[in-house]
Amino acid sequence: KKTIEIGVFTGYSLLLTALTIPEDGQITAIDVNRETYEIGLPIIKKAGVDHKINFIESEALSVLDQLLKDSENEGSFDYAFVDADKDNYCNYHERLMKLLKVGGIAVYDNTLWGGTVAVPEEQVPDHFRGSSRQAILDLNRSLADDPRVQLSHVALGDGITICRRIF
Ligand SMILES: C[S@@+](CC[C@H](N)C(=O)[O-])C[C@H]1O[C@@H](n2cnc3c(N)ncnc32)[C@H](O)[C@@H]1O
Repeated sequence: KKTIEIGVFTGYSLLLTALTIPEDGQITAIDVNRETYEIGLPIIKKAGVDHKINFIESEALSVLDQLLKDSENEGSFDYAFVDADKDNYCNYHERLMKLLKVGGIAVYDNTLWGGTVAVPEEQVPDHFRGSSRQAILDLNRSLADDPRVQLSHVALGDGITICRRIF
């Protein structure tokens, strides 16, 4: 019912969440670029779910830190979908572990990184190398070691990791 979307672009996943949550559900949707959100907004309005969305044009990390300044937000979110700058995924996860309620779900997109997370370093094509791949490798390792979550890795699209906060 109370959700966060980090990385909106034109709102494809945002629309899916908005259609799925209850009529009085709320999504805090964050992206550094409002223009792309506005491209998809007519479709979101046509679907009759725009009233569920609070779009914030900003770097996501500062919004999460701002939310955490209000203790009422701690442990209050049911769901988060993360699909933005990979370099910050571990930072987002630390904030989300405080914002999500126990039993809440965080979903991280692109955790297979084109399959290259399971390929020896020397066989990774040049265009998959770089800080984003390293950030996904770091995230996958730290999630596997994180006692606060139960994990399911789904080999769908570019890989999604579903984490349930268990304490
Ligand atoms: C892959 S797209 C998101 C796609 C979207 N989830 C969908 O279903 O179409 C990534 C988005 O993350 C946004 N982004 C990148 N870095 C960000 C940051 N630091 N804070 C917030 N948004 C960011 C980009 O502007 C871009 O729109």
